[in-house]
Amino acid sequence: MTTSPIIETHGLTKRFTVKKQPVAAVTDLSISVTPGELVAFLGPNGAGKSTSLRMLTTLIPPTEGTARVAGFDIRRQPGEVRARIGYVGQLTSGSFAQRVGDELLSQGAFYGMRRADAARRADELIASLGLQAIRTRTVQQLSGGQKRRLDIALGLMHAPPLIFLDEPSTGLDPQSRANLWEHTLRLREEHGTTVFVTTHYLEEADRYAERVLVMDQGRVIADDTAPALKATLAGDLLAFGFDSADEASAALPVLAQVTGREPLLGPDARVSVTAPSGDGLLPAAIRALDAAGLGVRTATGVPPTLDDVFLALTGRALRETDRAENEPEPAKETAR
Ligand SMILES: Nc1ncnc2c1ncn2[C@@H]1O[C@H](COP(=O)(O)OP(=O)(O)OP(=O)(O)O)[C@@H](O)[C@H]1O
Repeated sequence: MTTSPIIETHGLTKRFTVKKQPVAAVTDLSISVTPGELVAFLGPNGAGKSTSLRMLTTLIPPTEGTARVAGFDIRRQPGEVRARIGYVGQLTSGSFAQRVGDELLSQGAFYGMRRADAARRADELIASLGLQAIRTRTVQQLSGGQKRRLDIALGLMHAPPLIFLDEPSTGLDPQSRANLWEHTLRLREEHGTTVFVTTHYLEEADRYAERVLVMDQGRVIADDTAPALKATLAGDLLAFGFDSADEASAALPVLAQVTGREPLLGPDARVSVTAPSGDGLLPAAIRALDAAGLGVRTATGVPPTLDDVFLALTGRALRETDRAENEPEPAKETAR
């Protein structure tokens, strides 16, 4: 049985005009997402992630292209799309003076839920997002992590089959980030919700997403599972230490032969080489070096990260192109 995609886009493009110059924020986004998938949209600052999300959530119209989200056309049926999705933008939502529990009920009313249903749903979300202890606090009394969890509860109030989270963990400490992910994963397990999340954090995309879309300069430049991206686009870094610089030099052709890649001679009688599935080559490399009479003092294999994938794709490091983690967010338009 084939399942219809919950997100399907064809050539989705957004251009802005800034000082009379066109800015291509998103170019030719063509993707298909299956219900229940957890997709991470990864890319540096300004890559076009938020703009993509804002088109998919009907907040801004595309310049070109089409998209169906939750079964409806984003241009022609934006109301139908909005009724079936949750969206948590970059700025915290919530009326500051309202209590957490009341805030959830207001959101339910906004989506036309019956009060009894809204109260039941609010109880469920308060329990699964660990908000019990702060239920009667006002929004302004919450910590950053608590506010972010409330945001997610608000986005899920009407039990949407699809939720978009725009950088849900930016600005949170590592513990709150881990908690937030734990809650998001549990909600997904319990409700089968499709989660589409943008993040700057490579580790998060690597660890939690089953599919990673890498975006750069408005275009999706890779789309696969994190392990597949790493296996095909980046390699393990193998490093060997020898007793002398002469031995290290003599190891170069041996390692080139075993790995099929060009090894680099480093300082301190060290040689490194990057090779796909390199960890599997490590024993063979050590045997070949031994057979050549070269004494290997140390041998390490470091698996690639998504940053290595980005580097292989663009020649730039994702972290370098990204803004500093503590830099304040630029103000953005939000909608709920
Ligand atoms: N309203 C707007 N008017 C003009 N240009 C915009 C607007 N919104 C976004 N842009 C530009 O479009 C490009 C993509 O921005 P976008 O916010 O989508 O990137 P992003 O990947 O989400 O970045 P971040 O990680 O900072 O949120 C950038 O060059 C940005 O300056």
